[in-house]
Amino acid sequence: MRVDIVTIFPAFFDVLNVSLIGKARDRGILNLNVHDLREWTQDRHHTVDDTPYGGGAGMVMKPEPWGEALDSLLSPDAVLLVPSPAGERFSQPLARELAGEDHLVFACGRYEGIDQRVVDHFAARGRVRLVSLGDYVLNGGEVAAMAIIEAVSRLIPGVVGNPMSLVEESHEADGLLEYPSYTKPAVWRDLHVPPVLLSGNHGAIATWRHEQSMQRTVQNRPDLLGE
Ligand SMILES: Nc1cc(-c2ccc3ccn(Cc4ccccc4)c3c2)n[nH]1
Repeated sequence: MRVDIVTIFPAFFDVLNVSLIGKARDRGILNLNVHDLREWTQDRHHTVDDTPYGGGAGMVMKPEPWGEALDSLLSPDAVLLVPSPAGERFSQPLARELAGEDHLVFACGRYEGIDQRVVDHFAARGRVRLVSLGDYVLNGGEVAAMAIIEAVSRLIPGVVGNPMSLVEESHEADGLLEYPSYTKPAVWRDLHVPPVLLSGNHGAIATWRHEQSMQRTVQNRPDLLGE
């Protein structure tokens, strides 16, 4: 998979050189490229924003630099992802859908967002998805892009060592939250690991884990049960 990220804060994505994503890049599984939007400005001040038509607080990102940048980066089969508070809610199903794509391009806005004509122009020529990370307000699209990249890339074969670890996760197999996990020592600060986990009885362990998942889901995310 090729991933292109356009941002006015390219250094923000330096973290993608470490951990599993860094290794996937080194192994050529992930072709990830970060671009500074200001490369596509024409003025000496590298201007990317201006005042909003219709008035209002803040600044809006100018369409011209975005048009030039996306013209040069988008391929016919690319999906343009635009993090936005007004977007569709990002989810594990959407992560799985995007993991099947060959080319993702992220347009990370700042200020009050990107001139709407940029989305309109490219939506008329290809696939564009406005994506929200959740019902809270960020200062720009970079954090959302990072979360989406991590959620998507870990679903790509070869990125995560043990594919089985992807199956039992929250929001995956049965739509329930993940059960609690424990490791050595068996006793820590007088707290014991649930005995069933030490029993070697795999049927009882599976039952206990499902019950824990159900309890957690009822307690923390009843919406996942349609309640
Ligand atoms: N889930 C989610 C996504 C965002 C997001 C994404 C991209 C941008 C670009 C500029 N801003 C700042 C902004 C705040 C409020 C209203 C308009 C713009 C962004 C916020 N916030 N929350």
